[in-house]
Amino acid sequence: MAPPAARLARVSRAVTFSACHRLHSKSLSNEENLKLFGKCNNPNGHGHNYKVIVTVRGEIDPVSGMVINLTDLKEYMQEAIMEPLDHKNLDKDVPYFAEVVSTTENLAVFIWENLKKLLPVGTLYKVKVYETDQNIVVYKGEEIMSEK
Ligand SMILES: Nc1nc2c(c(=O)[nH]1)N=C([C@H](O)[C@H](O)COP(=O)(O)OP(=O)(O)OP(=O)(O)O)CN2
Ligand SMILES: [Zn+2]
Repeated sequence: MAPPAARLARVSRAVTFSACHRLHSKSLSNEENLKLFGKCNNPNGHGHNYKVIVTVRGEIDPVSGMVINLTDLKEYMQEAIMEPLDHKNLDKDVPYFAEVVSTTENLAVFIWENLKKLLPVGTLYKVKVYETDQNIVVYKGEEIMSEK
């Protein structure tokens, strides 16, 4: 008899955190920053209640019945998202954003890179960040190769 087919599934978990930031690029003048980012360039910043949904993809283990133990995923997300970001000024408290503009796109990349170090290789599938209910970024680890 043929062995049962391996089944792939995607498992997601959400967290929310609060942080403030200012959109400001060191590559631009103050005038250019104001023109590009508008109110989001306010020198004293502004805050968001971010929501992050992390999705892991893998085989449903026939013994455990799980792709990943959600209790483990909770701990990884605590370490990769909550500890560095919750109740922080992203630009001043998180060294990564000293040189990188704290857009939601870059926040999704930061979270991806942090999680990738903790999860089993190849299982991280998607990081979805809600800056607001209306402003949403998805990052799936994709890179565009430079021609240099
Ligand atoms: N591509 C991106 N554009 C913008 C980002 C971003 O992360 N990536 N971020 C911002 C600001 O951080 C800002 O907080 C969002 O401003 P806005 O769209 O005006 O959202 P508001 O909730 O303040 O306004 P609503 O009109 O209620 O949506 C800007 N751009
Ligand atoms: Zn913002």
